[in-house]
Amino acid sequence: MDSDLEGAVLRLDGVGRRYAMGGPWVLRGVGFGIGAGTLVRIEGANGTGKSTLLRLLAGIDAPTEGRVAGRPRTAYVPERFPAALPFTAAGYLTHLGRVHGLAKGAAERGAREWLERFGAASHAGTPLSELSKGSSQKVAVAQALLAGPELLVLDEAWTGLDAAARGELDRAVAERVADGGAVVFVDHDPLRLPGTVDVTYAVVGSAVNVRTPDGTSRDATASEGPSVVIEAQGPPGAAQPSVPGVVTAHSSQGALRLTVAATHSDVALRALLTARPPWHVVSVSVPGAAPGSVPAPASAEPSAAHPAAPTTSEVRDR
Ligand SMILES: Nc1ncnc2c1ncn2[C@@H]1O[C@H](COP(=O)(O)OP(=O)(O)OP(=O)(O)O)[C@@H](O)[C@H]1O
Repeated sequence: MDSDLEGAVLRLDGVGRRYAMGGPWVLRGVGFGIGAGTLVRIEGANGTGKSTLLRLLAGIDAPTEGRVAGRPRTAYVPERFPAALPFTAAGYLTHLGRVHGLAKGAAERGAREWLERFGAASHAGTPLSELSKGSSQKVAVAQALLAGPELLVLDEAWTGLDAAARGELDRAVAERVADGGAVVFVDHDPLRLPGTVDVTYAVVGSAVNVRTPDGTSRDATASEGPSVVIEAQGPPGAAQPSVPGVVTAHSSQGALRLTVAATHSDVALRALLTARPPWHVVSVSVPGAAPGSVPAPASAEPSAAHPAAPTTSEVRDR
């Protein structure tokens, strides 16, 4: 096993992803591991990068920077299933079972069993292109489950399933985890799989934070070290820029209060000040320290709050 994995089946290290050179970073500085036998929820507002993160975890996309260590046997249910493939439902599942390394007989048996479990046995001989959306989603889920993956990645996999099939997927996830597999999922229902999730990560800005039980979040990559609080005001209607190293983020009516790891304060300030249009940095402070010593950021090229500043400040930019 890769020594960098530190016991995880897969680990992201300094991972960043953007879709165009010079374009905005969807994810930046992301680092966390996925443990065997754990159920992991990923959450975040629309368009923040949840699917991007899942594709990186599933290995069907590669980071622009950083690395993904480890590649367990992985199966993935995408947000949109490519239903136009030239197979019947059973033919497709058998084919996928073979791709995942099952012998022909085992793949055929698995295909039958999973279609049965999801109440879609009568569609075994139906071409994928003729399946209803719900039946097509059952096939999408079955293809991921049939080879017993070590890492199962589910992007809104419950969407489109009927109640019985949703319950069956809940059971299949519990079986995978009990069997030592890791399952990572995104779902719009905050009550999906209640009480069984081991860890929740929230995509906030371009960072991925650990969501703690009290509902706050802290940077999954940041150490427990010192932090800096940045208050900024956005131009009317501006989207929150991607800011690395965010531990917690609160925004209201264009006002943003970020706690960032002190190690990331320079880069966080730069991200705000060089956003297009730029954000107005209202104050920078070190929690728990006396006012007075954090240097003010310049408006374009910030020297930034000194991460290790022994005292604090409320500093206005100019
Ligand atoms: N293949 C791609 N090419 C270019 N931009 C992309 C691509 N995939 C995603 N994006 C952009 O990356 C950002 C994050 O998208 P992503 O789908 O990962 O977010 P999400 O949190 O899963 O969204 P949703 O909640 O709507 O499913 C969006 O701005 C999106 O437009």
